[in-house]
Amino acid sequence: MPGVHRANTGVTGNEFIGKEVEYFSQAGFDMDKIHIKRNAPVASLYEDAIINEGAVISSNGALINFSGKKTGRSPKDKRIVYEETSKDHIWWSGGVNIAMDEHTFEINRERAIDYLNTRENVYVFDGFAGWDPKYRIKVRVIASRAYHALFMHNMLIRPTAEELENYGEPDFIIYNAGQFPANRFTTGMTSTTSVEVNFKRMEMVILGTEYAGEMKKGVFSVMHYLQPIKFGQLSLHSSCNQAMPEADGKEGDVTLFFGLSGTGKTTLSADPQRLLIGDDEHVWSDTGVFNIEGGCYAKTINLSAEKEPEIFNAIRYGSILENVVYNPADRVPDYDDVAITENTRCAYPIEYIPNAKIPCIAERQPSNIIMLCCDAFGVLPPVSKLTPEQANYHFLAGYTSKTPGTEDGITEPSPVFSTCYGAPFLTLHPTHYSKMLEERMTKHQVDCWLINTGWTGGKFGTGKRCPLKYTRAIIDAIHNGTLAKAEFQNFPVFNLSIPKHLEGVPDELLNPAAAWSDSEAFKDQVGKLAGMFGTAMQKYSSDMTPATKAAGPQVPQ
Ligand SMILES: Nc1ncnc2c1ncn2[C@@H]1O[C@H](COP(=O)(O)OP(=O)(O)O)[C@@H](O)[C@H]1O
Ligand SMILES: C=C(OP(=O)(O)O)C(=O)O
Ligand SMILES: [Mn+2]
Repeated sequence: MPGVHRANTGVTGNEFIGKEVEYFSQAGFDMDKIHIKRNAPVASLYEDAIINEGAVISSNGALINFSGKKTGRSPKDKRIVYEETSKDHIWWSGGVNIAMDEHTFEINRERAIDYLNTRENVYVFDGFAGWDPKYRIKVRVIASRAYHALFMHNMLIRPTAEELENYGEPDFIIYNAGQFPANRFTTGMTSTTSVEVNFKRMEMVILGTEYAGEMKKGVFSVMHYLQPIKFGQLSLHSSCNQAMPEADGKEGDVTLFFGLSGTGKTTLSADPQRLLIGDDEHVWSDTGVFNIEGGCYAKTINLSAEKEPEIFNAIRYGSILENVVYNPADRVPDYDDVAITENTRCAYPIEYIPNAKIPCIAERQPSNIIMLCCDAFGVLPPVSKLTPEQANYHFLAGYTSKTPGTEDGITEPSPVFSTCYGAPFLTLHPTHYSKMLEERMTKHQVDCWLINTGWTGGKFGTGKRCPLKYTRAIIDAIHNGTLAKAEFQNFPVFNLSIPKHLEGVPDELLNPAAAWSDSEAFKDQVGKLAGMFGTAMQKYSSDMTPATKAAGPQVPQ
């Protein structure tokens, strides 16, 4: 019955949506049967997730949820509808955007709505993507799980009461019926999972995966389309932080950190000395940098209060812990336990980080770009200074490793060339982004650094990543200017400039040639990696200027 007081949650159903009732009826929702809870309070989402979905409250107050079988993204099941408005824009040849026909999308969309109509409660969250009012879009999430609504409550920008009252029609809608599978006999389906975006309808449909990260990365794919095409702005898979305001009140210097999942965007942007703009998705606009999201999505594997205090302390009431094992006796999360997945996560509103700058906008052009990579071979130096041409080359190359668990089927760190450090989310050809990046970097004379947060050679390379404290010391040295003043030497083959000494970082760590005890094995591995770059970059051969090409590693003869 509609509008009936529900004793278990203390909230009524459809009254939440007010004047939107008609909208939902027209969209195919059975308003006599379902309760729509729009932008429901966090407490009520907690209650529903606990009662209906097996969630529990952890000792720190965060809600622990489980995403079921899928605990990472499913890139092989992510498709984009081939239709006249977007077909000439989408990057179809890169193996990232799989085409789907409009009819199949309609079938899956109907399937999602039919499933949602079988539910007692349907959760709607209306929010925004993009902090700059000039470039933001309204995103509506319609989901069968309270967990998914709370996740997007944390990850999107939360509207004020007034903005919600005057919300109107959304620009983009996500139908998340991830609890229900796709039909494998529907033409074009290759599994029971389907994640699909339709740019003509400005809609996304999710079937057969309850991994919440699909939604936030879906919104990112949409921004990666709209920002360059519609607004002429540059969307980037990056985190961003900013120095405290200067004495005269001028905005502090801005740093962008590019990097694929697991390379350290979230960890390294949470810096007690600096203001956090955001941890994952930004737009470099004509006036500065703004965050796309209203929250952060941190990896919690091996999380400790000592090493990552800001993130550790953001895990509290309102945050969502995803697939994290806990001790039933005291409900204390065990961040070292990877029994469910290595891709354990926490989603929290950005204001849970003490130094977050709200609104999440830096009104100053970036001074530094840090390209984070995670080299599984242990040959790339922990830091090198890139020339503008090298910056261009490495942005297109996007060399790093995939982190276990982030994508379905990845079980160990695997080397990858992930264009623009985020190939899975690119909707346009990479050169759209790389050209804009080059223009902006030249115009604003941005310094660029390549940082390897991955494996390091020799005595540091005993199966361990570059210790976090050294990476932090390197980043501090970028921010306080000491690194720029250091004495540099050449790292051959890759032709990189690397510092000889840096306060707080052992010299042998700075130079992998010194770190490796077996110099022949080292040279061999450097050569192999250079060869991999050459092979991977062949497909961009006609997109690179001779100077950019020459900036890549030169394979030893
Ligand atoms: N040197 C390092 N720099 C950054 N992160 C590191 C380093 N060594 C280990 N880590 C771990 O790697 C993970 C980085 O993940 P995260 O910051 O969430 O990456 P991203 O935001 O780019 O996906 C964290 O679990 C962090 O503790
Ligand atoms: C959430 C993801 O990435 P990141 O770790 O960069 O936030 C992802 O790749 O699914
Ligand atoms: Mn992250």
